[in-house]
Amino acid sequence: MAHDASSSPAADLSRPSDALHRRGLMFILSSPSGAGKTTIARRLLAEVPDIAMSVSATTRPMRPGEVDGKDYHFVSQDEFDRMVEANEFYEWAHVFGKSYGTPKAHIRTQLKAGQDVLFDIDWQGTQQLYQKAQADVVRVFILPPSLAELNRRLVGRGTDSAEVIAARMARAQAEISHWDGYDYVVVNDDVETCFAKVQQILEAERMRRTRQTGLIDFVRELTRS
Ligand SMILES: Nc1ncnc2c1ncn2[C@@H]1O[C@H](COP(=O)(O)OP(=O)(O)OP(=O)(O)O)[C@@H](O)[C@H]1O
Ligand SMILES: Nc1nc2c(ncn2[C@@H]2O[C@H](COP(=O)(O)O)[C@@H](O)[C@H]2O)c(=O)[nH]1
Repeated sequence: MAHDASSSPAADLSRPSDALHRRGLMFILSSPSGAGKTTIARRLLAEVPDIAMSVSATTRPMRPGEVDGKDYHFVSQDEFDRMVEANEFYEWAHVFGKSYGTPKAHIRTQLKAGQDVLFDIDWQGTQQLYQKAQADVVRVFILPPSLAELNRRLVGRGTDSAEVIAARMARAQAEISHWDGYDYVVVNDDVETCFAKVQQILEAERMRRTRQTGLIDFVRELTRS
């Protein structure tokens, strides 16, 4: 689906925020488990305006500290299968032996209203969203500085059993092999630096000409003699 700059009839050009109205984007963060995408996502949500999290559904158990409906919609496998059958997902995939999916609800409305939507999904989901909405999608892959550090982070997080951590470490290299399917790649050595880089990517992508739907009117008014 291609989106180009188009006129917005209701725009009040004396107000720059109206004139520069833009379409929202789908901002995807992926990484091997434990590299830090949830940490970066939480910072973006806390510090950057006009971005909302896409809350996935999953069949995996809730971790300590997670909140149903905020971190995930925690559902049974039967409920997940029903949602697949009812075509309620934008994309879904099996990850680490569990089911994960992005519910469709509200996303299109948010994008039209100029609200960005943040996705913490794996490479399979990223490919599906890119195939469906290429022009709206920005793909960012987060790399750990090393596999030893990745393991330290998974252990240090203290939310998963040794067995779960071993399974995620065993998948890490396969996950990393998808780095070249992304628009941007950032190494998360230091949280502050990584967050700043991801925020810069988001701000630059917001300025893309094709996303600024009010530009034609704005420039026409600007150059009227
Ligand atoms: N740059 C960093 N330096 C040190 N620790 C970090 C860094 N970034 C994140 N962490 C820590 O590493 C752990 C894993 O981070 P996080 O949960 O954000 O990873 P994730 O990629 O979302 O993992 P998952 O895919 O399993 O949900 C957390 O305890 C987090 O505080
Ligand atoms: N394709 C999708 N992948 C998803 C979705 N929600 C999360 N994920 C990815 O799953 C793994 C594991 O997540 P965790 O919270 O159990 O550690 C991670 O790579 C997430 O990005 C989704 O809706 N679709």
